[in-house]
Amino acid sequence: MGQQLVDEKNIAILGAGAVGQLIYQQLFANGHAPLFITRDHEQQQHIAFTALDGRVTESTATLLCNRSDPSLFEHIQLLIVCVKAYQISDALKSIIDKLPEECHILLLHNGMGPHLEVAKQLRGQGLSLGTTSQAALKKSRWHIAQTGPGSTQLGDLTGPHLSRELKACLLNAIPGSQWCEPILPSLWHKLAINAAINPLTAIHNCNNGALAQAQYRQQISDVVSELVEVASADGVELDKSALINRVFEVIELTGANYSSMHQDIANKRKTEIESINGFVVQRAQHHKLTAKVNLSLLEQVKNMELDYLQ
Ligand SMILES: NC(=O)C1=CN([C@@H]2O[C@H](COP(=O)(O)OP(=O)(O)OC[C@H]3O[C@@H](n4cnc5c(N)ncnc54)[C@H](OP(=O)(O)O)[C@@H]3O)[C@@H](O)[C@H]2O)C=CC1
Ligand SMILES: CC(C)(CO)C(=O)C(=O)O
Repeated sequence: MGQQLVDEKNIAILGAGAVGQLIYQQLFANGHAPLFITRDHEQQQHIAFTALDGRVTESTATLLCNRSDPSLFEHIQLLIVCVKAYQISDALKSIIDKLPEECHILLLHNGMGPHLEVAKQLRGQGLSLGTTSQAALKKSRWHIAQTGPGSTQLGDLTGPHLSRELKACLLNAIPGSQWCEPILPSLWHKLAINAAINPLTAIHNCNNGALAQAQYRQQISDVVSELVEVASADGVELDKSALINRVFEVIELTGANYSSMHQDIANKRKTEIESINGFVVQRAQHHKLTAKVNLSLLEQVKNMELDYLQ
């Protein structure tokens, strides 16, 4: 039976895809009713969710179009941005002028970099960043299934901090979530995992588990070593051998999975390579360092994209 709640917390989710709908469902299960901000709809939408235990629940969500009247945005206190890394800047540009100054913005995506651009777009709003290893899949436009549990790290980056009330609301709703201060080391940590696994699985057309073979060991170690050096120049110290071990642990734990980048290439979609290995290369250039192995993976994946993207 569909249900609808009135949410006095005024949380909105920009990006009603797999992760956006997963976070919606987790907040909804905790008594909140976030709005979805979409490009082309303003309506009530019937949505369905298959949980990890296979149980299906249904509810009715409210959609707000990004072109709607500014008055409809003025009560939003927290905007959770769940679009792909390369969609963030445009997605936010379309609504930033309508958001109240006290609205807090949380970016939740793979890769790094968009926060540097977003920080310039803000008009006094606080900015937080997050990363999640929970997994979700779209079964259809408005039906998602959670396909894996995972942990979620969130934390303030710039401007006013997220209020205690909204922080508690997120941490209570998202299983395995924690507030991290500072947040950037957690993002670099996840970036290392994605920088090592995602492009190699896309280039060699294999699942994550295949990267446990000896032939990939040196390249994986080089990707992580370069990233650790660049992170250090950016002021974030990471433990290189612990990180390399963690990459191989994730390869083992997610062995049967095909990485998101492998799936993007297989389905002829734009990948997030620019915000993964591309970010390492960009920060290396900024610090006058070299990141040859990351650069080579970036170029190979961009060449693969060229086959189908104009
Ligand atoms: N899926 C997963 O299991 C996981 C994903 N992630 C990361 O989370 C991020 C989001 O991934 P995911 O949810 O899978 O991606 P999806 O493509 O499923 O969702 C993105 C959504 O954002 C919408 N969108 C894009 N641009 C705009 C815009 N300008 N205004 C409004 N809506 C917009 C898209 O709409 P449309 O479809 O119309 O383009 C789509 O519904 C990525 O960085 C991904 O790597 C992290 C962990 C797990
Ligand atoms: C951890 C990993 C590599 C799991 O597949 C992932 O996050 C992705 O595919 O983007």
